[in-house]
Amino acid sequence: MTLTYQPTASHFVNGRYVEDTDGARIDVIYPHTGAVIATVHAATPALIDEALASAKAAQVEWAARSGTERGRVLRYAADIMRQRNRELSHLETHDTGKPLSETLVADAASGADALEYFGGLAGTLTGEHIPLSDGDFVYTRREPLGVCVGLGAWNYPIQIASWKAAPALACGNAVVFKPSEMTPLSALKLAEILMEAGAPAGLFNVLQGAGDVGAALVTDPRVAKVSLTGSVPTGRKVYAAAADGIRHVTMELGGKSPIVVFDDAHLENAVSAAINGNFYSTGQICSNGTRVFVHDAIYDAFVARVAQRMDGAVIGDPMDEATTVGPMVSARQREIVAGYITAGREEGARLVKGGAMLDGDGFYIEPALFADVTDEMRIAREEIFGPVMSVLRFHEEAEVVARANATEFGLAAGVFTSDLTRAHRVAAAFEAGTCYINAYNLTPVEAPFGGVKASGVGRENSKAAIEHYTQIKTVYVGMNDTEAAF
Ligand SMILES: NC(=O)c1ccc[n+]([C@@H]2O[C@H](COP(=O)([O-])OP(=O)(O)OC[C@H]3O[C@@H](n4cnc5c(N)ncnc54)[C@H](O)[C@@H]3O)[C@@H](O)[C@H]2O)c1
Repeated sequence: MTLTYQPTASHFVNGRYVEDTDGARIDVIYPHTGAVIATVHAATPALIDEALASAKAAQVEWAARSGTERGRVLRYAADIMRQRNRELSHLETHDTGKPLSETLVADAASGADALEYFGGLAGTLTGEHIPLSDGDFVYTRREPLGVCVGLGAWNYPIQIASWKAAPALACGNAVVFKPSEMTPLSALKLAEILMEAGAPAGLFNVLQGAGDVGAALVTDPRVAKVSLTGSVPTGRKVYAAAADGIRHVTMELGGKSPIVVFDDAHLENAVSAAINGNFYSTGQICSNGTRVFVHDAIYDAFVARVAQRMDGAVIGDPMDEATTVGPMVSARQREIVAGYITAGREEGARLVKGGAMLDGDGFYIEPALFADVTDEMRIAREEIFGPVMSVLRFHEEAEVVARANATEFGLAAGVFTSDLTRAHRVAAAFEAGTCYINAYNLTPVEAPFGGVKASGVGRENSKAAIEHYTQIKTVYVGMNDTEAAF
């Protein structure tokens, strides 16, 4: 593989590509081959300073434009992104290893949805008028926060960058985005696209680097808000660092979500949802339903059907559009997953199918199906972030709801049943930010997305995101003489 995916430079600051090779070298590895396909460098303190300064300046000009004008830029960026979807999908597949059959529909396409949706909302953002006694009144101004820092995970690089940039920019903020050091490439393309669409230089900057660069951004006094997509341990650190400066935060963190399948469920739909919710993106999805609770009466049939359907998985070259399961993002992530598969077997779960590492240079591992999993096993308690489905047995509703909720996480939860009232009762009882009835893992931009408990704070997407990228200013208008006691 030649350096086809080598970007013009490592960073995008103040409207242009910039390089500083003094920063630590980061090799970009194609998970299919293990080959280095690009090299970038971590941002130096001087570049961090330049990015924040340029964002601060651009934000003032940007916020002075009307919402409709801002929205026009975002909607144009959405169009450009859609036009370049194939090229961006190739890049994302090389950066992450995810099959092209997925990246063509779920990555830049979802980013374009966010730009279009928030572009449309931008002109509708308003304050309110509150009448008071004797003609006094209050009006509120919905104002941007200022400079927002985005920190990305490696599983959906351009989607995460877009889900943060679109609402932030629609509301009149500027952004400095740091992608995961594992997947640095596609955020640079978003920056290019936004500039081409008419965003001012400095409005959206991309800096490369690992946690130390992220930490430097989070603690800078020029930063008003931090939005992280990442693991719970990182979330704890970033939340604490942001708290020191009383900064706004959105935390999109990890999960260990349940899918509950009752005996009256449409079995084939539930099996499909469990397959999608465990093996899509080679299992590297935060909201995956990795604890599949299946009612006693259909347990064996469910496990047998999942195993049978797994024979249809096409594992291999992610650039082949027939492929449905690609490699893991890195050798390290595959080791972590293999370690959990060993732990599952040692703790007494039954490995029904898969779980073997595949020979060759790529980071391949077969999707794994475990049955007879019990609640205390590590594979049922910890986020694996890989293609490992655990199927647990249950007998009745109250018991399964309690077990589904017995976790520190609370990102998503799903229920499959044909009993209408039970479906809504269980959804109401789930301790999770996003619940599904007879569906799973769909994240349209129109719907709020985010977690409760350790899975996070705040919401992305939908009108709810506006609350997290604006603040309300109250203006009291006195229409009468001012009285004083003396
Ligand atoms: N809830 C969601 O929307 C969502 C979506 C995707 C992934 N995730 C979660 O992300 C995790 C996988 O991604 P990951 O391994 O890249 O996560 P991670 O927590 O290791 O890293 C996330 C980002 O934080 C940065 N970072 C690390 N330490 C930092 C620090 N001290 N200060 C500032 N920044 C720091 C990293 O460089 C990276 O850009 C999983 O737990 C997954 O569930 C959540």
